[in-house]
Amino acid sequence: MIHVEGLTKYYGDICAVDHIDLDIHKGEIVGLLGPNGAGKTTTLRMLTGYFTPSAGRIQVKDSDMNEDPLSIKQSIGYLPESAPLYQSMLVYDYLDHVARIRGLRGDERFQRLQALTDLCGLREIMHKPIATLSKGLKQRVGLAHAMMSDPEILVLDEPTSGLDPNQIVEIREIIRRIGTEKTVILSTHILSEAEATCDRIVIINKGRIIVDGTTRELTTGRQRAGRIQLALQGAEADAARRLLETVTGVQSAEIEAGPDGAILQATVTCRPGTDVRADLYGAIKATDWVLLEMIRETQTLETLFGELTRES
Ligand SMILES: Nc1ncnc2c1ncn2[C@@H]1O[C@H](COP(=O)(O)OP(=O)(O)OP(=O)(O)O)[C@@H](O)[C@H]1O
Repeated sequence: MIHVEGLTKYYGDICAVDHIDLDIHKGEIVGLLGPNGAGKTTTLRMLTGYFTPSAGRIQVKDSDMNEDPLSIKQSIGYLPESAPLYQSMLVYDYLDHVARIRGLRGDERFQRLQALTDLCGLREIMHKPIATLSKGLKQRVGLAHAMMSDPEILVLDEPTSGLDPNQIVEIREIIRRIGTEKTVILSTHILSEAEATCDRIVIINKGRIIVDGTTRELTTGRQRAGRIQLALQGAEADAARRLLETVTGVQSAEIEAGPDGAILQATVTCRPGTDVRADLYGAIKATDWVLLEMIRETQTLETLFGELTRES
């Protein structure tokens, strides 16, 4: 449904989004998860056609953003992080105004407002001024606005930011309800939020995708970047580092001499989704070193995300 290739955005010298490739399928609820400044908002703004990428390509169904931005924009509803609403208007008047701008007339407009009232739980507040609503209720009005044209894709930037726990649960329920019929992409910097709402989680850090998997896969821990601890006898530190770093899938190797000097402790960091144990063993077997230990550390989504968040 959405195909993104090499998507890149520079603000001056700052690379906010760095060659992102992403395919989003019809009916998925995808969470773009990342610490502050990871590039989530910039990515969403490019997907919705509000920002022009510095490089890369966005295709939605059969349309290309460069060639047919209007038809893509029409198929996407977008709720930015601070949705601007006319505070002095009644909810009904505001949504009616949005419906008119979107070209809905007569019965069609009435039907659409009814449907959105039900979908977003607005019945009790339709005749209240927007300024008097809680943040959670305002967010529901914003959702109704984003859904006015009945778009196939809904993009939400930090939809639960600043809401209290009850309001968060209510918004999540509405998003899941919308997600039964639509494709939803939302950003969040809260891991539990992505786990609770999304079918798939894409973790973005420093403008790059570092993890992409279904919520089930990621929470049950199959797809992991990992670290492997090795104890080697008879190896020299530099030679060990060089050899280990030549193994496909190894990102880096750190070597520490053991207490008696004869045993080296090596910590090998692997690329996400790889299992390098067999290749490590093969490489070591070809030397005259003795492999005393090989222990795989697993890295949960929580520890991975915690590390990223601490780093930033
Ligand atoms: N208009 C801008 N001009 C210059 N730099 C910007 C601009 N907008 C964002 N950036 C920078 O680009 C990077 C990505 O920002 P972005 O807002 O996309 O991240 P984010 O993941 O949405 O963060 P947050 O959760 O804090 O909103 C950050 O380093 C940010 O400082």
